[in-house]
Amino acid sequence: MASKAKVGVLGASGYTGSELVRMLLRHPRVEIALLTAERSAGKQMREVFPQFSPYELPTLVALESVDWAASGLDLIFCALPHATTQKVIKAIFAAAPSAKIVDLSADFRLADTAAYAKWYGHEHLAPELQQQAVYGLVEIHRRDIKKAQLIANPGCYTSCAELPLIPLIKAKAIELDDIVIDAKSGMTGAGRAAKEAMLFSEVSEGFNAYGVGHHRHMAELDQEFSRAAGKEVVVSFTPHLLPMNRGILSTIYVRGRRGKTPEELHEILLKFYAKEPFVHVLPFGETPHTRHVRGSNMTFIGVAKDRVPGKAIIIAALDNLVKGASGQAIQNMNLVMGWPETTGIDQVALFP
Ligand SMILES: NC(=O)C1=CN([C@@H]2O[C@H](COP(=O)(O)OP(=O)(O)OC[C@H]3O[C@@H](n4cnc5c(N)ncnc54)[C@H](OP(=O)(O)O)[C@@H]3O)[C@@H](O)[C@H]2O)C=CC1
Ligand SMILES: CC(=O)N[C@@H](CCC(=O)OP(=O)(O)O)C(=O)O
Repeated sequence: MASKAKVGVLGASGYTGSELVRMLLRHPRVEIALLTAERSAGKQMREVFPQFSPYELPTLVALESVDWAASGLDLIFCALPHATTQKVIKAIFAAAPSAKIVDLSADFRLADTAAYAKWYGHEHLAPELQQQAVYGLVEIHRRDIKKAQLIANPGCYTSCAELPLIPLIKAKAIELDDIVIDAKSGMTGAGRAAKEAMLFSEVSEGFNAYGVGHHRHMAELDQEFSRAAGKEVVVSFTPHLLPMNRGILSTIYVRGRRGKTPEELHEILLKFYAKEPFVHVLPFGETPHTRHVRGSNMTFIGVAKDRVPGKAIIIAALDNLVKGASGQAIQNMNLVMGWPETTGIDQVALFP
C-alpha cells in the first residue's frame, strides 16, 4: 500500500476534534501528524481524554507554534470555534496555498457575505475564501466536493434536516411555504468549553427550546433549500436541548405538492438514497431513534402519514458528533483524496 497521508486536527482537545482522532485512529490511509489545542496546549491527548492512553499520538501544540509553510500535511481538519476559524484558515492558505482543509465550523458555510454579516453580527475576514468554499453535504454536493480545496462541513442540525428535505424539494414534491422542522439535540452539540447553561443541574430532568425564531442555522437551511429549489425558500426551524450526550432527532412536517401522498414522498427518498452508504430510509411508517445511529456515520429517515390530509411527518436521526460533524468530515476527506467514501467510517451504531 502507498504511504499514509499525513493529517492534522486543529482543536483536537474539543468534542469534534477528539471524535476525529477516535475515528482517524482506525482509518487505514492516514497518519495523525499534528494535533492542536488552546488551553490544553503542551499536554498529551491521554491527559485530556484518558480513552486515548493506549495510543501513540502527537503532543497537543498551540496553533501559533505551527509553521504552516513547513508542516507538510496532506489534509487539515479544522475543529475550532466559529469566528476564530476564518483567521486561522486565511493564515494557512497564505503560507500553504495548496493546502486541503475540511472545516467543521460554520465560518465558510454561507456563500453570501451579507448573509454571514447579518447572522453572525460581523464582517467576514476572508470573503474571498467564503466564495471558494464548497458546502460539504456529500450526498448532495459530491461532484463539487471532489475538486474542492476548502470544504465547509455542514452543521449538525442542518444535516439532519437537509438530508430528508433536499431530495423532496429537488423533485418539486412538497409545498415550499409549509415546512416545519422541530429539532432536538444532545448536549455535546454545544461543545466542551464550560458554560453555566450546560451544567448537569441546569439541563437534567428538563427540556427547552432555544434560538426560537432566530437560530443561526436558519441561514444555512435557507441557503441550501433555496439552492435546491432554484428560488428563495424560508422554513420554520426550532432547536431544542435535550439532557443526553449525543444525537439529533428532527421531526419535520411537510405538505405534498399537487396531491403527492406520504407514500410517494417516501418512494422519492427511497430512490434518491438507494445507493448511499450513509443514509438509510426506513420502511414506510417506521421511525428512527437516536440510539439507532449513535457513534455511527448513518442518518436514518422515516416517513409516516399525518392525520391532517395531504401532510406527511418525516423523522430523521443522526449522531451530531459523527454524521453531524467528524464522520461527515472524514467522508469529505475520503472524497477529496480519491479514496472509497466509506473508508474508516463504516461502523455500526453503538447500542444500547
Ligand atoms: N459539537 C458538535 O456537535 C458540532 C460542532 N461543530 C462545530 O465544530 C467546531 C468545534 O466544535 P466542538 O468540538 O464542539 O468545540 P469544543 O469547544 O469542544 O472544542 C473547541 C476546540 O478549539 C480549541 N480552541 C478554542 N479556542 C481557540 C482559539 N482561540 N485558538 C485555537 N484553538 C482554540 C479548543 O482548545 P482547548 O479546549 O484546549 O482550549 C478545542 O480544542 C465549532 O465551530 C462547532 O460549531 C459542528 C458540528 C457539530
Ligand atoms: C446543542 C447546541 O448548542 N448546538 C449548537 C449547534 C451545533 C453546532 O455545533 O452547530 P455549528 O456546527 O453550526 O456550530 C447550537 O445550537 O448552536
